[in-house]
Amino acid sequence: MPDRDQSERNAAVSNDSASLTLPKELLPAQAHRLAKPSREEAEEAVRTLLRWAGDDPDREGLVGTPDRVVRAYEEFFSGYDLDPTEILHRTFEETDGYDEMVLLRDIRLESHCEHHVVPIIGKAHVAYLPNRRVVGISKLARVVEIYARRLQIQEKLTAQIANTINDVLQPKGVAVVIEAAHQCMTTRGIHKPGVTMVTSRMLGAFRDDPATRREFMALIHNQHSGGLSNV
Ligand SMILES: Nc1nc2c(ncn2[C@@H]2O[C@H](COP(=O)(O)OP(=O)(O)OP(=O)(O)O)[C@@H](O)[C@H]2O)c(=O)[nH]1
Ligand SMILES: [Zn+2]
Repeated sequence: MPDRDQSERNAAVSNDSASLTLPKELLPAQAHRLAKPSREEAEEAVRTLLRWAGDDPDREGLVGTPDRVVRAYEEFFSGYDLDPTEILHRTFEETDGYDEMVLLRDIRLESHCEHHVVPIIGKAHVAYLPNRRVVGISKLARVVEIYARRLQIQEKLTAQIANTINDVLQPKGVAVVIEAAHQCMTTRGIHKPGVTMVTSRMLGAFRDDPATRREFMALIHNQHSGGLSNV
């Protein structure tokens, strides 16, 4: 972040997002940080929502709730402060020529829908075909987590995970499948529990070679550990 004092920052950022004038060199995440309201403002917004729900934010049981909700938001949306490309930079080359598919199956996914800010709960399956270098497998799950901890639609989440792995590792191919239940469809609105949304993004060999794609699909459905009934 450029070295700017608070008064300059205030001058550059007004509460009206239409009139934001942020320096061009800032990354989107940095621009978000500059425009971020104070913790007190965030807690006041929660109090307003509690009153909107019809309750009294000053009653005993709710006095601590704005603080708790703000802390929960910090956890749910911690992905804005993290750079998923950095996670993938540490790779290993001593693989004795391993060049088959690497698949991380059934990665628990917890995100929030950008339309209703309610949970999206499901699983991600992430595979890539190494090009000499491999990455620590936990890093694939970390990339999923960083993008999931932002407001999302499932299509964008799927594409962001695949594109990042592809751009940084430059493997022979990347495949990402996400299966998830959207609580905006299960607990409100159309109320359809049990409905799962499935999205996929295939790049490189997974897109061009039907056999590679079939192998991936067979692997993620083989011994598939049962359903999303617990979401
Ligand atoms: N494509 C896509 N749609 C989503 C996702 N998450 C939620 N939605 C949908 O986004 C849409 C928003 O529609 P709107 O009509 O603007 O909102 P709404 O009046 O609350 O709609 P209902 O949910 O039908 O009550 C809904 O159809 C949601 O089901 C997602 O990840 N991808
Ligand atoms: Zn929604």
